[in-house]
Amino acid sequence: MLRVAITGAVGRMGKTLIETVQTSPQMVLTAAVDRPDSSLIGADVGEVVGLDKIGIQIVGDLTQVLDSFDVLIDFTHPTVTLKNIEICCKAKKAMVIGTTGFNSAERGQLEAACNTIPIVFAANFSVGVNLCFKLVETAARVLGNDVDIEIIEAHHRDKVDAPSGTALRMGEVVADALGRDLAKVAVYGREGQTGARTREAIGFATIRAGDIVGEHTVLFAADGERIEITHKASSRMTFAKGAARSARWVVGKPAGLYDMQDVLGLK
Ligand SMILES: NC(=O)C1=CN([C@@H]2O[C@H](COP(=O)(O)OP(=O)(O)OC[C@H]3O[C@@H](n4cnc5c(N)ncnc54)[C@H](OP(=O)(O)O)[C@@H]3O)[C@@H](O)[C@H]2O)C=CC1
Ligand SMILES: O=C(O)C1=N[C@H](C(=O)O)C[C@H](O)C1
Repeated sequence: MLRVAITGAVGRMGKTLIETVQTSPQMVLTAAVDRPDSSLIGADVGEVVGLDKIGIQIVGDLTQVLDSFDVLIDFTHPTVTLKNIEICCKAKKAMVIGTTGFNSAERGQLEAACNTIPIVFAANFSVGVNLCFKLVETAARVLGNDVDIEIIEAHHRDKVDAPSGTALRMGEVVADALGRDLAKVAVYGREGQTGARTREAIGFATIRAGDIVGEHTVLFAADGERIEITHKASSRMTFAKGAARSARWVVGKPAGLYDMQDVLGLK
């Protein structure tokens, strides 16, 4: 039985991950961590997330439960994830990371940790989105420089980073396929006298509203026709199932940086 710890346990993804792990016959939740000053520290995590009591109390410090798990699933915040990476490196524990919003220095720290432990890191754990990455790559290669490419994403009102990690990954896939440097060609939102767009630009537009789980469109617009590749998530369960699958896959792998494409065998 794979022993799983979850950080951000009472967050939107944490709750969904706990339900997913608890209903998986190959996995058992053995630790649940949330912020140290949470009023829920000490409470039974099953009850807190709306299931029956499961006998696992929420703790505020990952180091207290280090002996209890084989793999940590972390969907929190970049600063929290980086602290957890440090702890997991010392204890040689595998990780699955879904947190988005890392800046380039933070991303460098995450990548450095992969010399010590195996980490599956993906901006999106849905199988459908990972298929879309492939479709987007193919579309970019076929349509090449004859189209304008824009990426539109929509999420719930409480999302704290923009553009979404998935939108940025889609931008990287397009840029790589076309030999462009995303840092040079990305345009994040437009306002005022912007001038005409260049062909090379990869535009990003962000919507934050209501309870939208996550929607992404890559638009390839030519003169006379356009192609739109769209993914719409209607439940966080799709991300949680992918993360649980990644947790089963990563334990026992050599130290390294992996993503959902590795887990799905799409590389
Ligand atoms: N890769 C993927 O497939 C997906 C990625 N995500 C990403 O996952 C991340 C989390 O999203 P979501 O669940 O919606 O966010 P939430 O804010 O709902 O959850 C984050 C949780 O982490 C808790 N937390 C804060 N500080 C600590 C700490 N020091 N130790 C442990 N836990 C802490 C928060 O507590 P508090 O609220 O009190 O601060 C909260 O419970 C985001 O970066 C999001 O973009 C989301 C969905 C899918
Ligand atoms: O914060 C979210 O909710 C999500 N975040 C991820 C992202 O930033 O791409 C994945 C998913 O779209 C939901």
